[in-house]
Amino acid sequence: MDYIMTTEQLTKKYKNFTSVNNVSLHIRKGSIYGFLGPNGAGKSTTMKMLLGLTAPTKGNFTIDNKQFPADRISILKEIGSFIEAPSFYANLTGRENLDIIRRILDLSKTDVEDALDLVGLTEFGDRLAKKYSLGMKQRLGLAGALLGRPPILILDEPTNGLDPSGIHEIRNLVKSLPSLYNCTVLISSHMLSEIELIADDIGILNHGRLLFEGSMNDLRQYALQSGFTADNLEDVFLSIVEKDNTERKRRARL
Ligand SMILES: Nc1ncnc2c1ncn2[C@@H]1O[C@H](COP(=O)(O)OP(=O)(O)OP(=O)(O)O)[C@@H](O)[C@H]1O
Repeated sequence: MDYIMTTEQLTKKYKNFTSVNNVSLHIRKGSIYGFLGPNGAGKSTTMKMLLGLTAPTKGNFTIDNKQFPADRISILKEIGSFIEAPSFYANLTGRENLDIIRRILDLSKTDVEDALDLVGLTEFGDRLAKKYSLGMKQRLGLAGALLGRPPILILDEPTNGLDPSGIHEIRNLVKSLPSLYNCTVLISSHMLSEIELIADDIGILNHGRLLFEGSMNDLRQYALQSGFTADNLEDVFLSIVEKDNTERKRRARL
């Protein structure tokens, strides 16, 4: 299998609390990988480790045949990211905000126009960021991630706080990206309904542990074998998490 990103027993501990626990991910080149888990599961922490924003306590990862930590800088050059709510200079336009990132990344001016175009913000590029709606701010954040068309995108809950039509819009945009320019997307969410429409593969995280990894079809198969219907995967997700929580409580009592 042609994986562009793999992690091996990636672990993050804060004092005696384990936020990410021996997570081994396998992300296929050109795929959309949905990273799913309830609040506090460890999705952001995992993504921050992949972006070099926090150091793993244990484990390592490989991105495009480059190994962390030795190739840290060249890994970062290949990743566009959207982590938490991106912040912008409110009194600068969308275009000016992107231009600041563009200069830091040493890209060309045309990359700003390309990114605005990819997210459908070209006609609003000269509007001040503070006048953007929430959906437009999220799109501007995505445009920042897309500057220079990086081969890998790491998107942490890019639909957070959006209304249903905003969610639909961002979902369609993300879904179109691998075919638009051949990138790979790792996208997190706490809602399966958001992920199942766009992801090829899925990893389910709970309390820092990876409980399931496979294709959406694997998950449908798993659903049928476990007595669920294949068209109600949200229930399967919740039951996988619930089962793990019950097991954790049982172990804690022993
Ligand atoms: N700097 C930190 N110090 C201590 N604990 C932390 C720190 N950062 C994260 N955690 C804890 O690690 C766990 C995982 O947090 P994380 O933000 O990765 O989860 P998440 O799956 O992204 O959740 P959400 O969907 O709510 O963003 C949480 O219990 C969180 O409180």
